[in-house]
Formats: sequence, C-alpha cells, structure tokens
Amino acid sequence: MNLPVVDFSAFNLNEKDVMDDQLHVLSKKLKTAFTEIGFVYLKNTGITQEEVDHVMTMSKNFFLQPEELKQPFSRKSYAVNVNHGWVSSETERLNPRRPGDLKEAFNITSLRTDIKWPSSGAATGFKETHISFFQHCKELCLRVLRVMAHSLDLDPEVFLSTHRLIGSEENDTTLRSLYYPPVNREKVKEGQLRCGEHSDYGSITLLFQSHEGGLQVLSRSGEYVSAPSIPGTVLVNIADLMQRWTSDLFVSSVHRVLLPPAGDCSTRQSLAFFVHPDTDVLITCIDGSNKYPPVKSGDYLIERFNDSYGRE
Ligand SMILES: O=C(O)CCC(=O)C(=O)O
Ligand SMILES: [Fe+2]
Repeated sequence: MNLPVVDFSAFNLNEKDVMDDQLHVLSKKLKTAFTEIGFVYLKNTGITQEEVDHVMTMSKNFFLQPEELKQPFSRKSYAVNVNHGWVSSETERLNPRRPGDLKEAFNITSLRTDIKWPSSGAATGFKETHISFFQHCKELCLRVLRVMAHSLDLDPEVFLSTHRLIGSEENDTTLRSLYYPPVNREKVKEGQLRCGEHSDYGSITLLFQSHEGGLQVLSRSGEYVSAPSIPGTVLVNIADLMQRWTSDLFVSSVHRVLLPPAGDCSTRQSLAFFVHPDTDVLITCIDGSNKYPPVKSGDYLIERFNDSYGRE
C-alpha cells in the first residue's frame, strides 16, 4: 500500500482563491485520504523544496552546536509558552512504553520578537528563516482546513473561525524542527526508536522530511506502511482533536520513526507544523453526536503533554 499523493496546484499559495469546481475535486480527494488512512502527500502547494532545504540547514546549524549553547533555549524556560524551545535527546517519549526518543527538537510556538532566540554564530538567521517558514505553513494549513470543511459539507468558516489566532499566545500551533543524530547501536536501549508510536494531538499536521526515510504509518488493516520523503511535497495528516471533532470520520493514524539499519550513521531531519485550534475553542462532535465529551483545545493539549513528558 502507498499513501496517496494529491496535486494542490488549484489552491497553491500563489493562487488568490480556488475555483468552485476545483475545490470540489480537491475536497473529494482529501476526504477519501483522510477517511481511509488519515495521511496524504500534497504536491505543488507553493512551499518549495528549496525553502524546506534552507530551513533544515539553518536548523541543523543550531543542533550541531555544543549542548551549552543550546541549553539557554530549553523548553520550559520561556514564560510565554511551556512548549516553546529546545528539547534534548531522550527527553520525550511519544510512546510512553518505550525509552526516550532518539531525537532533538526545537519548538517554535511563540512568534514574539522580544523573547530570546538563537541568534549568533552558527545560529545567525535562525529566527528569520523559521518565522518566515512558520507563516507559509500557517497559510497552507488554513487552505487545507478550508478544503476539509468543504469536503464535509460544512460552513466553509467552521475550521477557519476556530484557527484565527495561530502564532499568538492564544493558540498552541507549533513549528517543530526535529534532528535525529547518528545512532550508535551499542548505546541504544532495548525497544528505543527515533520516534515512538503515537498519533498527533491537534487538528492537522504538515510534515516535511529529509530524504533518509524511517517514517511509518499504521494502516487500518494493522500493517505499517512506509511514508518516505517525496521531494517537493508536504505530508499532511489528521491529528486526534480533528478525529474527535469529526466523530471518527477522519482518522488520526499512529505513526513512528524507526532506527536506521545497523551500520548506517546518517542523521535525519524533519519539520512538523502541528496545527491546533485556538486555546479556548470547545471541541464538540460536528455531527451533533456525543461520541466524545466536549473538551477545550488548550486543556486537551496539556493532558497529552503530561503523557509524553511525564507528569511533574
Ligand atoms: O520526523 C518525522 O518524520 C515524524 C515526527 C513525528 O511524527 C512527530 O514529531 O510527531
Ligand atoms: Fe507525529
């Protein structure tokens, strides 16, 4: 089984708007992908491979610095947002039954210019590059959300009016740059992965990967399907709040990142844009059912972080 690839040219970021008939075609394709597997590659979105490569280079320059230069930017050291900042390797367990994930991350949740950013030496340009990429991802996710509302015959504003505050303190949407260092097999703990089995927490995720591979998605029939990087595309997936919102019509599939084969010392990178509804939005099942109790977007996320980082 291969994950579907859909051409998004009709609603590319360079297009002002999308024509009705094209919107219709796109909606049908996204609906099929999101109800069957929850993952779809979009090509011709307007976010170029050159831009993705550049963001990854700037990120890698930061990650390759000695620990003491990264420490001052640690997650939890920012008063504006608990999730913003650098996460060291083995700190997070996306599958709490496995040892810590073999990855480092930098979460960008606040776009406030007055907070501390990596800025000197190897990190020159880090802030500007990542803020600009955040804005492009924001524009693209709003377009995808509009197509999704159309695909469900809902008010076109239903997801847009609940994602108005992306990039502000009242929304937890995060651009997360991930760096998977070379794996030393002798030091790997039993069951340890680059990224344990999990589903994402928010509404949707946009994912850009470097070429090394390792990402797998669990299909409905219970098999893992590989989700390689396809240059020039973005992989979009449904996350848990969207599955609740749509009463399980759209599926939030479990996925993971495996270790490279023994003897392969390559690194890996990815850029994940985790889209969340505004913190105060109450998520209730869109079909009017009570399959899931209403939950506030911000409260739901705090619960999920407690699971993946451990309760303090
Ligand atoms: O690095 C990847 O390709 C996927 C990472 C991921 O699934 C996540 O951080 O939620
Ligand atoms: Fe994920």
